[in-house]
Amino acid sequence: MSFVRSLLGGLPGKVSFKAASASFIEATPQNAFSLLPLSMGRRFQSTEADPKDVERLNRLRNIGISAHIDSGKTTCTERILYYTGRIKEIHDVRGRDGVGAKMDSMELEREKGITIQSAATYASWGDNNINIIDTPGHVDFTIEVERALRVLDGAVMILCSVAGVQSQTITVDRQMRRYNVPRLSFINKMDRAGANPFRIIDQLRQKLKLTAAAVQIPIGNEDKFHGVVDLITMKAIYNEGETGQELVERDIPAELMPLAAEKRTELIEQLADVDDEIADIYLMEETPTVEQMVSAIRRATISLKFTPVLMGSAFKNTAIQPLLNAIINYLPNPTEVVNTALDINQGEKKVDLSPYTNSPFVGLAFKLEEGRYGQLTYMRIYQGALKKGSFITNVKTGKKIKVPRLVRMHAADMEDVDELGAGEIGAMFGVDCSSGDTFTDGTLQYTMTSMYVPDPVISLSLTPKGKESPNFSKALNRFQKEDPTFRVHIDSESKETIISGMGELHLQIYVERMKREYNVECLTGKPRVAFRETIAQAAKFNYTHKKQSGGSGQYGRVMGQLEPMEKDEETGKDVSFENRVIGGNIPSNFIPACEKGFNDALDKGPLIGHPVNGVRMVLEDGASHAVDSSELAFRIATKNAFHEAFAKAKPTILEPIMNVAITAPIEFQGSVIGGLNKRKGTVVDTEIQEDYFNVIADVPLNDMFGYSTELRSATQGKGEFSMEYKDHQPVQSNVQETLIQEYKKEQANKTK
Ligand SMILES: Nc1nc2c(ncn2[C@@H]2O[C@H](COP(=O)(O)OP(=O)(O)OP(=O)(O)O)[C@@H](O)[C@H]2O)c(=O)[nH]1
Repeated sequence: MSFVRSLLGGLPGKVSFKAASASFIEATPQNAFSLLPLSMGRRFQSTEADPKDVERLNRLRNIGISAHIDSGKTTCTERILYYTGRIKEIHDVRGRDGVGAKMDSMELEREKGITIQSAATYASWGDNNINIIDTPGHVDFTIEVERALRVLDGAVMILCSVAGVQSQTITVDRQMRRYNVPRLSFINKMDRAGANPFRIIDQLRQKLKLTAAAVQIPIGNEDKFHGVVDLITMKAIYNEGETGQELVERDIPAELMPLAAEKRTELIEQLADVDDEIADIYLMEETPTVEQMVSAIRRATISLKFTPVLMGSAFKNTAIQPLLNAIINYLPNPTEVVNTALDINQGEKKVDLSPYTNSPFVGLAFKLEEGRYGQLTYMRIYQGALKKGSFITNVKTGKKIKVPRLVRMHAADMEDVDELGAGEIGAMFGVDCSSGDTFTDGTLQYTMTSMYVPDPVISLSLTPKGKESPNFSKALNRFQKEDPTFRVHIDSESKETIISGMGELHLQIYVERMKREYNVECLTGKPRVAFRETIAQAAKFNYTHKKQSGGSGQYGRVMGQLEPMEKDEETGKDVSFENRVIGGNIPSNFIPACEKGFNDALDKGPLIGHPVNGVRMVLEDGASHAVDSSELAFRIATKNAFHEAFAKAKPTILEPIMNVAITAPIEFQGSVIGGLNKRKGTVVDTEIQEDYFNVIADVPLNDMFGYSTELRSATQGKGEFSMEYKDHQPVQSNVQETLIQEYKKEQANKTK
């Protein structure tokens, strides 16, 4: 059965093709897809794989949808769910009907109209199954995007037809590269005034250095946007019916023919650059067939050399079904992606995982969530099958557990299943673990390589209002397990609970969740920037801790060097303690105490009490006393030696620098740039688009407080900005002095 015919047979009630579209069935990319050999591009050829399993995997896609905030990810996902029949009605984000989009199931998400947690869902399109993860666009929730990309095989990168490549698009691009995720680009909001897909494609090429080309062109623009021309089949596709459920194919309007021909040639040229078969055809001055083009786009997309660009308007229900076809046609199935694990039994050797169900089970718990019915653990099954009632082993803890209940997620709803095969994404109930844990059937000691976790940039103190409640620490434990970018520690002096994370909104959401989900209202301190302390040069230490106050005394002497240390890219570590003492001048049983002293010193830097990074402490020599030396004496000696050397090693305060992207009407450019200068910003890039301008600048986070209010008043409320963490850099010397003085004053007040 041809793919399209099976697609038509399997379509849910709401979506239908008009009779007039018979020719559509004969000449579409999907049809061409059905002509492709099923094994095309498959990386694993397993003679033992069950043909039924291979067939199922060929028809499975695990995709993520990511983009800059407000580009329309949730709205697109909502339309996908509607057209695939998973939901019966469309509810818009912040919709007037008060229901809210299906994917934004958290009460807070509906209120704020943003996506906080990524939701998993699956949908069927024809004979194909698609697992979709909707991810948040706000930079504060970056970890959610990282997690989704880690476990997905392909992605749709959504861009706004007016704003184009924005700061968060750049972050998402980086993440997709980090995890080698093939992607489609979808230019949404084609109904907006100023929409220009070709300008956005230029930005993809210039700013993201992608080989990108349109596989469609728009029919009409802005409020006259009615459909798209498919440049592969050279047919015009329109959405008709109240909710765009009817897809109608017609000839290309005559006035669009020249543009369609030009853009088709551009597509072939771009493909020829990255695909040998198309290059040969192009050099012979022949025209590739529909099948050749679809195969080439698929090959080039999966091998990360190309991104096909589609366009539409989710809000106006236009051109979403062609996006679904493209997901099937161009994004890889689980057998076309190589996933690796580390085999602990072979000294953490990298091993390729088999993507089939008849291999031993390996799965990754990539997300935890406290649901209505208890803890929910999201799992990507990399090989083998996960069965209800079966036993699986947590490789990290060695704990064997029984899978009590297994579900497939559909936003907040779920469907019970008995088994999930290789390549699937689902969730288990009642399994205690941390996010990022690997599970196997017990016969394998595999662990999946870990996820990139960015450092926190902001912190605040948190105190429960009223009576002490065990829920306070319960909630904090829960949030930390769910989210590795959310950290909690107790200030060793003030004994206050300090939470830190990726931004004010990130922390605010947890404070709010504490109240709503755990019934604990909290007072919060002023948000503080997560400064760090480090050194710029090496310095020696030679410190003796000696106390003689009746009874047994304390004696410990340590000598060595404190030196700057670069971050180790593999381990992410940028602090270390090295013992090079020979000859037993410090007895070896006291060395661990010295290391403890070093760690004590790292917690609270000598300058302003922030953590110390980028230092290596090398212990070279020392002395001990037969009676008076103790672990405590060496611990104190090392901590004090650290302070002594730190003061001589050009101590420096580092602050988080944010990459800030601002868009506003052109008449406000002067005042916006002036404002950035006042906040010690460095402008990196500016761009003018008709009556709007974009500016990208690096600004210290410490100078960004209150910026949204300032921007609003400087642009009569018409300016928008977003920011993401770039790195930590040394503060200016006068700022360093001020921060040190403020800290000293604070400390003096505390002791009064
Ligand atoms: N004009 C127009 N507006 C759209 C379109 N798609 C989405 N929107 C609107 O854009 C806003 C943001 O849409 P969302 O779907 O919430 O975007 P998102 O990317 O999921 O947002 P976050 O999750 O907060 O990052 C909403 O007001 C939508 O109604 C579109 O195609 N055209």
